[in-house]
Amino acid sequence: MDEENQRSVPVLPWMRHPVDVTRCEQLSLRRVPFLDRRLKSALENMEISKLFPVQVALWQETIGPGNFERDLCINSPTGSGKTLAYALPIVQKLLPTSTVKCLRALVVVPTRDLALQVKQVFDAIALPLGLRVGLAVGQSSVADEISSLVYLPGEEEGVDPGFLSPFWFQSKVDILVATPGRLVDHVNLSRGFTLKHLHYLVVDEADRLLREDYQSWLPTVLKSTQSSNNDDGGSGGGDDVFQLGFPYSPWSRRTCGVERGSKPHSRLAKVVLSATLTRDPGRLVQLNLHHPLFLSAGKMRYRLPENLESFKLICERKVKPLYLVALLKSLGEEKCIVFTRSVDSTHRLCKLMNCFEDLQIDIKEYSGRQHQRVRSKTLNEFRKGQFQVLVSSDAMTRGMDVEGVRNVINYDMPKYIKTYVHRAGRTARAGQNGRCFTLMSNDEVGRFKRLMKKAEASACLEHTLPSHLIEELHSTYQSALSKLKEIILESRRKPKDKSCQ
Ligand SMILES: Nc1ncnc2c1ncn2[C@@H]1O[C@H](COP(=O)(O)OP(=O)(O)OP(=O)(O)O)[C@@H](O)[C@H]1O
Repeated sequence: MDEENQRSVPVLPWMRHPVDVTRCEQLSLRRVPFLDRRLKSALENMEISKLFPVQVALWQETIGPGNFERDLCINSPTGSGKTLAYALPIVQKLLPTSTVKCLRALVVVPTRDLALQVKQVFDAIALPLGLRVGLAVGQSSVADEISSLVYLPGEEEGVDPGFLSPFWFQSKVDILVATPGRLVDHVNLSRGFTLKHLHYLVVDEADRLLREDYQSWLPTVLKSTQSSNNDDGGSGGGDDVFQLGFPYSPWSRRTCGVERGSKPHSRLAKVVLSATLTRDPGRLVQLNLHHPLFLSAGKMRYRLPENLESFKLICERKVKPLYLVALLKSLGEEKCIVFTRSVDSTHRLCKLMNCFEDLQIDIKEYSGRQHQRVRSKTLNEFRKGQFQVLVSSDAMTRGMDVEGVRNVINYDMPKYIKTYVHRAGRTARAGQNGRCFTLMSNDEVGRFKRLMKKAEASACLEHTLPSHLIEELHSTYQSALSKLKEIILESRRKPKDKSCQ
């Protein structure tokens, strides 16, 4: 059963009283304590002038008085800036870098496109500071990929190629962004790849990553980091930091209760995030969290972005494509993502839309049935504004950040509120305005209402389309259906023809 529908899920004690992220104010960069000057200018180059609340909260728990002494679990809405929230303190903590590079921070995300996006954020702030970021996502062969991550024996000038030394398997990167499957490949197969020096582990889109096994990636990673996974005489300094004080301080200082030992390296610190973080003890326990601290925006697990407007659009099932076209026309040239229930529906709908004559809206498909190369190309074109409407299935869109998406359309109503949150969250990001329309038939209205009740800030109005727009489209819709029928028949005939030859 989905966790959402379980009536009485036991909640772990540390999850019962979260730190409320919404109590944090945005903070201008010049007021962020201890922010490295080079990091500040990297942020300014990204046109970032202040930190968002979740970023302030994490800074406080990592660089501020919290000093990374507890593992952190964050539940914060889509588009609230979670990527920078963990990237910033990690980059600051990895400074100053020693002369010998080793892999000290690992970020695991569920999809390749998301990994590329996260790497870009790290690149923007880490490269100017001399830190290197790698990618392990299976874009190339294991052998090619490892050569971008590790100096192999003989690769460096002057090194005897026959002489193997652990030093010559030196890492080329300080930070690695990876998808779980390829990460496990490297752990198991790649000589010279090690997680032994890891200080920071980030699990982004955690509920998705913990739900699926992906070759037992989590136990594999935790086992590989074991030698650094003990408490130690960490950097301490919490007292000094606290005495210097934060300009905002919604919370009193917590005692951390971290044991100290004699290991020369610090405990593996974990940061676990999602916009819909799981509360399932069975899943969270796999992470082996150390004295975890729960940070959450608002009281409910599901919360929609502040500037999102939700609308329902009621129509009969058989004319849904017509209503979708009418809606897209009424939205003018605004960038939209249309979600369907499956990869097959995505494909069919996209085909049908392209059969509408005089539509003058460029529409492309993005789904798990496509080759990764095609998908990434489509996403890049959508980012650059080369076409206006992306029709997508759910699996691929978690965490995707595409500038300028003003509308999300649920062509098929989502089954779970979690799905609604992630779909709707492709718009109204970073405080921008956005709208989410859900198409439904009359008999689905009750279910939709019940679904939306599960989320905070989920008021939903009915949206109606001008009747003349609907009328005008009827005949075009009929010819689009006939055209699509022909295309399907043609494609079915083709293999038969071949066998007759
Ligand atoms: N401090 C900031 N100032 C301005 N823009 C920011 C700031 N922090 C992040 N952003 C922008 O906000 C957008 C959303 O950030 P991000 O992708 O990290 O959100 P998220 O919380 O991870 O969302 P999701 O849950 O959907 O993955 C990005 O375009 C990012 O560049």
